[in-house]
Amino acid sequence: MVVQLKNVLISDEVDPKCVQILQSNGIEVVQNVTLSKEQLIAEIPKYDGLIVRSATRVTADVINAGVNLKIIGRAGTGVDNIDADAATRRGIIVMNTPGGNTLSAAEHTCTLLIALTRNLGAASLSMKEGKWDRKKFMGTELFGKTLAIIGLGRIGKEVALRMQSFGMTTIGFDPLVSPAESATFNTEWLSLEEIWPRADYITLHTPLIPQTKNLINDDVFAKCKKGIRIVNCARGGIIDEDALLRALESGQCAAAGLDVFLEEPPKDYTLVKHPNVIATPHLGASTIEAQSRVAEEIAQQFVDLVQGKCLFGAINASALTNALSASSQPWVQLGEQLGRIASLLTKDFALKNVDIELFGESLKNGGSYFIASVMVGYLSLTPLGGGDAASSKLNLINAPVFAKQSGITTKATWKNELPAEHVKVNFQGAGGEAFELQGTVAGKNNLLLSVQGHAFKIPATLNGNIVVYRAQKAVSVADVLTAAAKDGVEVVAVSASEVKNSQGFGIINLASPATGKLDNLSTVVDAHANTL
Ligand SMILES: NC(=O)c1ccc[n+]([C@@H]2O[C@H](COP(=O)([O-])OP(=O)(O)OC[C@H]3O[C@@H](n4cnc5c(N)ncnc54)[C@H](O)[C@@H]3O)[C@@H](O)[C@H]2O)c1
Ligand SMILES: O=C(O)[C@H](O)COP(=O)(O)O
Repeated sequence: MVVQLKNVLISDEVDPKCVQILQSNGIEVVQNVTLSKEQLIAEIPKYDGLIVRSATRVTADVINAGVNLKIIGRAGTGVDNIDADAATRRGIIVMNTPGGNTLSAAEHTCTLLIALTRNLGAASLSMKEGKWDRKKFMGTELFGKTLAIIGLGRIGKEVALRMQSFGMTTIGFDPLVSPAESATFNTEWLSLEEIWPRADYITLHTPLIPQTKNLINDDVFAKCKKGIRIVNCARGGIIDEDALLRALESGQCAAAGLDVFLEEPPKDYTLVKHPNVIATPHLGASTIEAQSRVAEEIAQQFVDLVQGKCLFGAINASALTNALSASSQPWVQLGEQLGRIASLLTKDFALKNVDIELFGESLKNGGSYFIASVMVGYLSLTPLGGGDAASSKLNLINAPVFAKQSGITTKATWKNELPAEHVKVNFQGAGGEAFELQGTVAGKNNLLLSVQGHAFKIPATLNGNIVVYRAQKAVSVADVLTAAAKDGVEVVAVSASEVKNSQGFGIINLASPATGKLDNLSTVVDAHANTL
């Protein structure tokens, strides 16, 4: 899948390096950070790409208005402001810059942990009011205390390493990080239930997802030591803000450091104004270094994608990962062509399963894109996908989603067997029907090797305009040419498979697309025209 980007809209404050890199690679850029949602919806149809930080809400209505959108880039980590499902259905790539602001966010978390243990915010405010109150702001040492880290990913790990230098014991939980991996950065992996009563401090470093929404709630505060201190530099909504306020008021929670909020900016400042809260307006990634890095990274990731060099940072386009290289392109096309042929010749059955076998070293990593390309071809000729597939531009990103939605299961297996470099695709119907195609690539040519086990003596070329047919008997080339001439189509080549059990298949290559009906050809064979 080649991604062409003529222009990009940047709708948030992003370091100027982003604009420079895009422009120097021939991509037009408009930066407008003042757009209301309605203005963004009105503007977005003009653009191929969109770059945001966390301020722009890229909702489904923005995405659906972006009729030319091919890619949405997040100059930062969290993508919860982008409706990635809506983008995937539209075949739009969503990418972020994982890691670009990790160190800044980790440092900001440590800053908040230190600040809240020594009442820095309140003490500083009091001095600005002309007071010298040394008694009121008695603090606690971090040394010897236990810090619980919820989410042991990039930022969680960096926070652990930094806070250990203060003599803190770090414990943590992450469903995707093993106890052994966690031990490599001296953090004891524990279940959440084990963590709550042991922690003196809690810091949150997960994404905001259904499993983490209100993860810290009244029940959790009740299980913690009295005087627990908590920092949230991840996402608003991971702490139930009402529960936090109750815990602060009862003294169950001694202090909270908050960089992120359920609503940004918050409408209600009660929590922020609590004397034991230190709050910053989502500044975790706001450093010169992090902003420079994420701006450069997102722009370079766009450029690398357009140049077909690599795909990095995409969160919804696994099929594209190995599909960009020049050597993969003909196989992507072949998959699409085989999908279309199957769609044309299996109109009588409801597709349930597609089983793909890939042979040869060059197809070792081809499974995900080959499945996707077969589904692009198949679905493009069907009304499947609840109308979505028909109304969206099908591509390698959204075709697997529509297939799944239509109840079609898919599987690809790589086999290190001879003959090498070919594919076998088995389409299975709900009624137990089976339809098998085999194909290969030779240079720039996509070739059909067999249909239903009926081999082509000379592989049929699938490039360009073709008619694919099924015949109940051997058909002479002369009959095909005569019928095609009567239908007004110019034939370039005819390839017929062997005929077995009164059935054979063929490909007729045409000089130009068959625009009219193929009535005469259809008296000779069961013919279906297609431009592949
Ligand atoms: N305040 C800021 O400005 C700022 C800056 C950067 C990142 N962030 C946010 O910080 C968070 C972490 O970022 P990161 O780069 O470390 O991400 P990451 O993907 O490297 O790590 C997140 C970790 O959370 C884990 N996780 C998922 N569900 C979990 C659950 N239910 N319980 C415990 N752990 C769970 C994941 O397995 C993963 O290891 C994200 O929400 C990101 O948006 C905020
Ligand atoms: O997820 C992130 O990258 C941070 O929350 C930073 O957000 P920002 O780019 O809006 O500062």
